[in-house]
Amino acid sequence: MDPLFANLNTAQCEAVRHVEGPMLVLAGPGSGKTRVVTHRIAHLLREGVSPREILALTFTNKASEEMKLRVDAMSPGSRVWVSTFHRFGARLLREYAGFVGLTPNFTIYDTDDSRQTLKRVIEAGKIRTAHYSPDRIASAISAAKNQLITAERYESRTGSPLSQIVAEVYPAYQARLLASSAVDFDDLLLHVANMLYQNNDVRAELDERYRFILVDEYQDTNRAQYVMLRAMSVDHPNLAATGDPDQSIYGWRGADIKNILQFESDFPQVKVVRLEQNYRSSKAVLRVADQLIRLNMRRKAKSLYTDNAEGDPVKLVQYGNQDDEARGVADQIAAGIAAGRRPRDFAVFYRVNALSRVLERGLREHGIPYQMIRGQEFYQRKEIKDVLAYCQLINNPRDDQAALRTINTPVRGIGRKTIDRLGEFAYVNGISLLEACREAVQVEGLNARAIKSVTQYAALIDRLSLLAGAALEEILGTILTETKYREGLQDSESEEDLNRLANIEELLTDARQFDEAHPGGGHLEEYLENAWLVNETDSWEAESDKVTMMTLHAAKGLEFPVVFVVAVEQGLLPHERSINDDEQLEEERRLAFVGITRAKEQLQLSYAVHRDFRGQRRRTVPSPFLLEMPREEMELVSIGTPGSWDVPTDWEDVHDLHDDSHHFEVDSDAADDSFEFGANADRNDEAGSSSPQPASVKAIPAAQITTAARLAGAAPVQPSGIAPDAFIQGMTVMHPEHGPGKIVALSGSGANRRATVKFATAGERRFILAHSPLRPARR
Ligand SMILES: Nc1ncnc2c1ncn2[C@@H]1O[C@H](COP(=O)(O)OP(=O)(O)OP(=O)(O)O)[C@@H](O)[C@H]1O
Ligand SMILES: [Mg+2]
Repeated sequence: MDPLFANLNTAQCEAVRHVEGPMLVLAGPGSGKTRVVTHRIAHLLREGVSPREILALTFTNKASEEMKLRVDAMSPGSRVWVSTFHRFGARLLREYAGFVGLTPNFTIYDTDDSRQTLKRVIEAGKIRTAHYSPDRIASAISAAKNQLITAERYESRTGSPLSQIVAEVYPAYQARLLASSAVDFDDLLLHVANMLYQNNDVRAELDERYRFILVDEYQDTNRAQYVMLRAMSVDHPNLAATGDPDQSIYGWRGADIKNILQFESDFPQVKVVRLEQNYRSSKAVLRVADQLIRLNMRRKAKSLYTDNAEGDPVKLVQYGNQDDEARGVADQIAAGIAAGRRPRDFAVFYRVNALSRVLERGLREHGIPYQMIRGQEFYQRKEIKDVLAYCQLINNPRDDQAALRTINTPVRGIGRKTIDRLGEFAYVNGISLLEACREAVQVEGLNARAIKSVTQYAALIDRLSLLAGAALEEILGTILTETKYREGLQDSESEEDLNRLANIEELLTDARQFDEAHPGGGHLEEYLENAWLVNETDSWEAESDKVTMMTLHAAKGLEFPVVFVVAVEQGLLPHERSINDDEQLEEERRLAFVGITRAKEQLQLSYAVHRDFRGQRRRTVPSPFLLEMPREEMELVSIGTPGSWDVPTDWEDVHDLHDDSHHFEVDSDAADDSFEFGANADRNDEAGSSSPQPASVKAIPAAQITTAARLAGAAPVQPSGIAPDAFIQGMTVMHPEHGPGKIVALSGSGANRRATVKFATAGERRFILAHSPLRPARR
């Protein structure tokens, strides 16, 4: 039999054989959608389509690499272009930069750089932002961009103070980005979509170039992506989308589920293929998933069956607290390995990254190898950003953000005032900050010393720029020595600086590997682009024999024989911010559905009755989603709690719980790490005491859980027991969740002694020391 079709069922074959015209493959999880995409590419090639005419788009680097490997295995050396939307956007923009007012060497700002730019714009324009934080304003701009509303077209709405601020900030921000020849992530799509929309010649050219476009996970496209795809599918409407509306989980990032639901009306001549056989999961897993997702109103019902075995019942476990949960999960993984499974057969999913720490400990105690998939932390580190900012400036001398970052790092005596004057001079004369530095003598109000330092800085950058075409390792090495960055760290005795040095060495290793893969030099921009466009899942190694730990969002598209979903609790899954919004609640349900449907053979869902989280102990409320599952066919277990199974039994109770649930501090534009329990002692008054936790959950009728939760939630958490007066200003302290921080302010004494601590990631927080888990960091 033809190997291309040997491992496909009839419906899959039909989709793979399709050549001309639009196609929508609408199917549930594990039904082979991704397999259809790769096989169809191989088929198109075999039908004589040129690899250059094929464009396959996905959402993560990992997914596109995986797809590339598969295609390559079937059609060796074909070099089909498989990319993420953002990489594709970047590539088109470099080609057509002039159309949108950029230079081809533009910089891509990460969230941090764009935020800094936004703050500068607000400051420079003296724009009054009322109580709206830069993050809030940035989210609003991002939402507008995802809706394809440009700065020129943005209109404030009466009655919306935020929109009025945005109407002022957005154009200024956009102008600043363009002046620096820089884009933010959203721009990568917005600029391209706009260009295609406004320029029919370019549109027709690209439509012709990419005659066959395939998109996996189409349910997660936003408006800009939709417009890009539509524009390139007019003359050659060979757009093939595969997706599952039930797995749309990026609404918070602007994904529009309508794109997939309306595909058929967009392309009336579309061929629709439904895949109904699931090859991934056991019958037991699939039934639980199906029962849950049925409760979403905004969906198209689909049928999905499997010929796989019935399998073990899905486990629903109640643990006493998060340590029991972590231990329980680790014990089961250890037992599984002892019984012959491999560590890589297991995955543990959670809603937010902050939940992973305790789980990690559990696995470590058993000596089980694991890989924890966390964001783009490496490239976010200060030292890495510092060094790469020099590279950015070499690549794009107009990049003011990079100039600001490097001008006095390492310290060369250029103060804030000098920088402000340079900035103003640059602004007035319409030149870059670097250019202003070159012209320092002409800048008013700079003294001789400042002029000298600034001129030397400009000369340094000019010298470094001569290296632009060299190999990466040489560029980085020269930056480190010429700027004395490395020297500064080597001379320091602090632990932190030694760490930084180690990270810099890692960067050099990274650069060396890049050079090996890209011989001959001249690839600086490509290297930077890789760093700018990293994804959360980039570091995930599918082949290595380790347990995988990741967020539910990161788990999309993957599969594992054994899956644990932990902390299935109200406020976490569903996330607190979704609770009063039906649409968002449905998205959370889809997220749970995505997690469940990753499991092939065994699945455990769990929650802890008490959870210490970010320094607070809370009595939790089980997720309403647990209620919605067919619990009569699941295995219910209670571990570490004197009471027995305690999930409330009907919706009424859950609604009670909703109304009264905890209030969390939520950062609305981050999906994963945004979860935060509220300010310290705000519930003490209600509780009236720090009464002990109820010993048995069973004793509390479901409807009263909220009251109990409040009581329990009010109990102060594990204070470190360090005498409050032992803390001093400037001291580095450790917080169990926020990590190291510095005491920036102190007041009061004894039981009233309060400290303001500045954390690297969590920002500034206030603590009553007598109740806080803070301890002095070991030097
Ligand atoms: N016809 C088939 N015969 C045997 N196995 C198959 C077949 N089709 C797909 N599979 C296997 O089923 C699993 C799920 O396939 P795939 O990942 O393509 O599904 P999907 O629909 O993309 O899932 P998701 O919605 O989770 O992304 C994979 O292990 C795949 O190799
Ligand atoms: Mg898939």
